[in-house]
Amino acid sequence: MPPPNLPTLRWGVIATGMISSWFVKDLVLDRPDAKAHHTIEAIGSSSQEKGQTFAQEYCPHESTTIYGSYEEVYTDPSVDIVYIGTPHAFHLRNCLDAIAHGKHVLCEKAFTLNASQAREVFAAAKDRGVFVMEAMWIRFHPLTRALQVKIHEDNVIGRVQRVFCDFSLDMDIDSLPDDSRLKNPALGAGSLLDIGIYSLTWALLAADPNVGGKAHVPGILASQKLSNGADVATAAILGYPSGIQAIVTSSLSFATAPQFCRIEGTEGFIIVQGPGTSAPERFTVHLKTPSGDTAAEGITFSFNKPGMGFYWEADAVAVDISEGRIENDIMPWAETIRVLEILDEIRRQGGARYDCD
Ligand SMILES: NC(=O)C1=CN([C@@H]2O[C@H](COP(=O)(O)OP(=O)(O)OC[C@H]3O[C@@H](n4cnc5c(N)ncnc54)[C@H](OP(=O)(O)O)[C@@H]3O)[C@@H](O)[C@H]2O)C=CC1
Ligand SMILES: O=C1OC[C@@H](O)[C@H](O)[C@H]1O
Repeated sequence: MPPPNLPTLRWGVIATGMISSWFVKDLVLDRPDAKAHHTIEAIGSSSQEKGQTFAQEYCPHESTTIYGSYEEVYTDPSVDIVYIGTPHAFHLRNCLDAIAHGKHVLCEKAFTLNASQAREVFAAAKDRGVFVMEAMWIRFHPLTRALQVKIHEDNVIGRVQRVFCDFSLDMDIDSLPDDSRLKNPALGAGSLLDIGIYSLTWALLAADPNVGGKAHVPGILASQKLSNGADVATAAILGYPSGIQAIVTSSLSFATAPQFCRIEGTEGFIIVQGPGTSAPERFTVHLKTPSGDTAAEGITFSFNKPGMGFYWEADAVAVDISEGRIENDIMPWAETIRVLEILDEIRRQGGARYDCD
C-alpha cells in the first residue's frame, strides 16, 4: 500500500484503444512507492458497450462511469483530468474541448500534428488556468534521469560527439485497412509522429541537458519515404552548434534491434536497450581503456518495474496539479513545441504533410 496523504487525481479517459488500456492498467496497480493516488472516474468511448468491455478488462475494481461519448467525460464534475488516447489528428480538438470545460489534460504523443496546433492548446490552457502535458512517458522513467546524470553531470563518456537512435516496427502496413491511424494521413499517420518522435526524444536528451527555450537549436537535414502521403520511413540528422551530430530514424517496415540507441563521447559510449525505443530497460556504459580502445564489456544499469511504467508520468502530473502548477518542468510546454518544430521541419524537408500545415 502507498503511504496515506498523497494527492489524489480523478481521471477521465477518452478512447479505449491500445494506449488507454496500458495507461489505465498501470494507474490501478498497487505500488508501495506511489507518489499519488489515481482513480478512474470516467471512460468516454465512441460506444458505451466498448467502454464497458474496456472497464471490465482493465479497471474492474474502480467505480467508473462509462459514457458513449467524450463530451460527457468533459462535463463530469467528478473528473479532474482528461487523459487523451485518440489518434494524433484528434488531439487538438480533444484538448481544446477538455480545457474549455475547465479540465486538466494529459494528452498522448505526438501532442498535436504540428507546432502551431500545440501553441493553440497551450494558449487555451494558460487562459483557463489548467494543467496540460504531453504524455511522453519515457522522460519520466528513472532510467532516463539516471542516463542524463551519467552523460551530463558525471560526464562518464566525456564530451558527447554523436547519438544514433532508431525506432522501427514491422507494421505490415500494406495489410492494414485504409482507415488505420497508422496509414491514413487524415488521422495523423506516419512513422515520424508515431515512433520517430521517440528516436528524436532520446537524441535530444543525450545531446543536451536542457529542455524548452534553454535547449540548443540543432540544424536539420531530413529525408522521408512516403506512401499515400504518409511517411513509412524517416531519417534525419541534427547538427548542433557544438558539433554534436544526432542521427534519428524510424520505419514501419522492420523491427529495431533491442540496442536502439548509441551515445558516443570522447571517453566511451553508452548503449540504451529494451524491447522497443518506447520501452527502455537498461543501459550499458563502455569506457575507453588505458590503451585507448573501448571496453567490450561495459557496466550495465538495469531498471525493473511493475507494469509498464506509465504511472511515473501520472504521479508527476498529480504532484504538479496538487501544488498548483499548470505545466511540468520535465516536459514543459516549450519542450513540446520545440519537439514539434523539429518534426515540422523534418516533414517540410521530407514531404509528409497534414491538411492543417
Ligand atoms: N505512450 C505510448 O507508449 C503509446 C502512445 N500511443 C499514442 O496513443 C494514441 C493512440 O494510439 P493507439 O492507442 O495505438 O490507437 P488505437 O487505434 O489502438 O486506439 C485509438 C482509439 O481512439 C478512438 N478513436 C476516435 N476516433 C477514431 C478514429 N477515427 N479512428 C480510430 N480510432 C479513433 C477509438 O476509441 P473509442 O472507439 O473508444 O472512442 C480508438 O480505439 C496516439 O497518439 C499514439 O501515438 C500509442 C501507443 C503507445
Ligand atoms: O507510442 C508508441 O509506442 C509503441 C508503438 O507500438 C505505437 O505504435 C506507438 O504509438
